[in-house]
Amino acid sequence: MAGAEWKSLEECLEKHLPLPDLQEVKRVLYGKELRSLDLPREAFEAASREDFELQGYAFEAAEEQLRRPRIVHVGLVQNRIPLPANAPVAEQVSALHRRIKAIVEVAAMCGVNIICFQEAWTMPFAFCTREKLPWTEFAESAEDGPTTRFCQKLAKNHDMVVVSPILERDSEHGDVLWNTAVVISNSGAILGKTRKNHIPRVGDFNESTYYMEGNLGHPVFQTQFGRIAVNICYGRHHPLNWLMYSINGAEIIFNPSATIGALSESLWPIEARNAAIANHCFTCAINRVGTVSPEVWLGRGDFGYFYGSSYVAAPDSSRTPGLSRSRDGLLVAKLDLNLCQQVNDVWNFKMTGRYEMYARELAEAVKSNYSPTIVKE
Ligand SMILES: NC(=O)NCCC(=O)O
Repeated sequence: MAGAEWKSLEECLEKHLPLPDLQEVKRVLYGKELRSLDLPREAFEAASREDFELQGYAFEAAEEQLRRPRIVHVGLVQNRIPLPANAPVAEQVSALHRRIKAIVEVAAMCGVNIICFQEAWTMPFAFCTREKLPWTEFAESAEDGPTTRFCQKLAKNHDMVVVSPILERDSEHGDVLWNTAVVISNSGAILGKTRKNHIPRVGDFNESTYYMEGNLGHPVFQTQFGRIAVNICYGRHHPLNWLMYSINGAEIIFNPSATIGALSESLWPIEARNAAIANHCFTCAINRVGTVSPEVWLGRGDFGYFYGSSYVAAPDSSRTPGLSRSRDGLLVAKLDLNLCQQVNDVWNFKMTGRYEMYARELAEAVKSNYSPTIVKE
């Protein structure tokens, strides 16, 4: 399984395919071609100084007579952990805060309105270990922990909505841990939080050792720039999880993740893209980069490689190329949210979906005495 040396699917296709083939392959794998965004030169200079990749794309919608375009710029951040995982906890968190601050400053230069970081962004990925200390020490209050306070400052300074996925410790309710995304308004106020609904039970992703299945349902946050939701990592394998955010009105669903090549790289380009198509919304898939630190994994063999490749997908099946598999990066996408309704009016999945029938059948199917409807000869 490729590690950092294999840079990206896009680079490989461009290197090896003759132009006419490349165009057809891209049409199928990426949908309608997107325009590159004209991002400021200073932003590229700063990204190069800070050693992270910067890419930008624009999704366009048709002009309408009665509605103005509803333009929003989203930013997706993927990164490695800057310090070894055996550095003191507070130093690791501070180093991550510094790294993210530098990336957010570039996002601000690019006019980003809503930014989302990767799953559990303030810590090394340690949920594979089952060991508690020091990993549970990275858990913080969603309401007034140091990371939420840090993000509130970023949000206010840059007039930017910040989606901050953290390991949450809920001290008011028995010190329970959750995998949570805090949503901070561009005013700096906390809009609310949402919790990871589905916990992996696959390979070494032993995450149920650490936190509980989310109990907050499928909240959607009305921001100044549009209605957003956060479907954290493993939730992307569950079509009904995406559906519920969409039913609650989400126009953009972020999917902050931590996943590795052998397990999911062939699923990655499909799942968030399919969710955007099926739900007439934009989806933003974010994955961290790098290996699980040796200090975390303690010689237990090859855990796998976090392959980055963050991307944005649109309801009309178009999508951006992925960020690199190996570098920190910021992906900026300009969305016209009018596209959601325009595609809805063409394909009508919300109209043709038989939700009442599914609800009735699902209500039966979850009963312990349910017997599946199988018609036999
Ligand atoms: N963090 C997490 O839920 N990872 C599980 C692996 C996957 O969903 O690809």
